[in-house]
Amino acid sequence: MNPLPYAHLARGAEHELSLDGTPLSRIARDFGTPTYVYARSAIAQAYSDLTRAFGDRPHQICYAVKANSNLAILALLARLGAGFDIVSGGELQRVLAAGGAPHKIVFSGVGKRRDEIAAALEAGIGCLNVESAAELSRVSEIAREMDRIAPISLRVNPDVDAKTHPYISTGLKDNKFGIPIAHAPALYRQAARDPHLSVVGIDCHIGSQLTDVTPFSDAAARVLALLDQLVLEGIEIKHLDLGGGLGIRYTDETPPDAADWVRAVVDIVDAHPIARHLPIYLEPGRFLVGPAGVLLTRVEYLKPHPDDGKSFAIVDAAMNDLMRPALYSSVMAIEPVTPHATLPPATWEIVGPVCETGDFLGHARNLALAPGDLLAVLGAGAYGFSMASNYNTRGRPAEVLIDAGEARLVRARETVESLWANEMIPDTLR
Ligand SMILES: Cc1ncc(COP(=O)(O)O)c(C=O)c1O
Ligand SMILES: N[C@@H](CCCC[NH3+])C(=O)O
Repeated sequence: MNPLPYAHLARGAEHELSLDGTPLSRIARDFGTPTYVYARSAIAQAYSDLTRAFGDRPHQICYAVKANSNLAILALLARLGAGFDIVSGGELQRVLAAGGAPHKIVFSGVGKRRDEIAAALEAGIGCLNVESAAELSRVSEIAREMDRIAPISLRVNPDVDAKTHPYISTGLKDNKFGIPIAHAPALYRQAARDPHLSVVGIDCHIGSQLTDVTPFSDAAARVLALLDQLVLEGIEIKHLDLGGGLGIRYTDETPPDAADWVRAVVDIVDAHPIARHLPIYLEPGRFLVGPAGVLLTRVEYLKPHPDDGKSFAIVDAAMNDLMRPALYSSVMAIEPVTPHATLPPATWEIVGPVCETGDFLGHARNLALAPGDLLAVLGAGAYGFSMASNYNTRGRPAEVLIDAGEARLVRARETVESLWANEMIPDTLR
């Protein structure tokens, strides 16, 4: 059996897989499958690892809501003291509904609508991370109309290669994100003169699932060079937001730990005479919630190839429930929940019921499988449910939080009726 990558996963009697002490077979029995299961303790641990690594150094962790926006997860992080990085008016409403503090919210994203900017200002959020000259003008206009002063950072694009999958790299000059760093001083000057804008920070985010600190510190160094220019011009900066992207282990990656990530930026920032007095903001998503979750699924059919082709294990979760493998060719570990003592392993394609050849959760997995078996896809706490869709009119999975040994339903499985609740058949078709 493979070693388990996370401490909150363990095998008990007869090697049965449990999450934070709760057997996953019990979750399947009580809540059905497919179901996302998260360990509260693992999220709290990851959060405290990061904050402890900062020690007394002023900092703010702004959890990237897109990674997992379940209200229970947001409420947990809010209680722990986290701020939030949001990218839509919908995420703003979620954070507020979960009890998040508005002044600890930063709002990123290249396409903020007018109503979203107005709602953010109305709520009193901490900072808008502005991603273009056009957005800066729009924010100023809305603040003027509302008779407010909008707190802003410019999200700069430092042109650093995050060395991750091209679809989740955001800090290269050809990516749509941020303002080319060389153009930032002119826009900062414009913002500093604008009575409806208050410059509060510099922001950057170079990509997701980084597994090396070097691009992270390179980006920090470029942000500090910009800070130097702004200081010379008398523009005051109150925080440095260095984004998220802290990678996790899915199979055999060896990502830095919390202390390494924090050291990589603190060492650079604290060597700077002005920056060392500024709070550092980070926007981790995956790091806080990814390892905490599994997607629990059941084998419906086995379809061994009669000749020498591929053999398929068809499970009840599909690309609509977990799209990372299909979208990024991500390799995520898949573990049997109740392993067989004697059945010999074989090589299986782990696929879902959706009508797409790209519908797979894992290729060529060596597993001993029988119909009805439960499997757990590991590291599924981030960008799992939050990216799920209803393709093939499939209700999205239930979500369960393991909290002090109790399994609590935090999102009910979607019913089919709820999927067409907003649809109507016009009279002409009745
Ligand atoms: C602006 C911004 N901040 C933070 C994040 C969080 O990224 P991650 O989950 O990789 O930490 C993202 C997504 O990559 C993002 O776009
Ligand atoms: N959705 C991506 C991460 C992208 C983050 C968006 N900024 C993933 O699953 O890896």
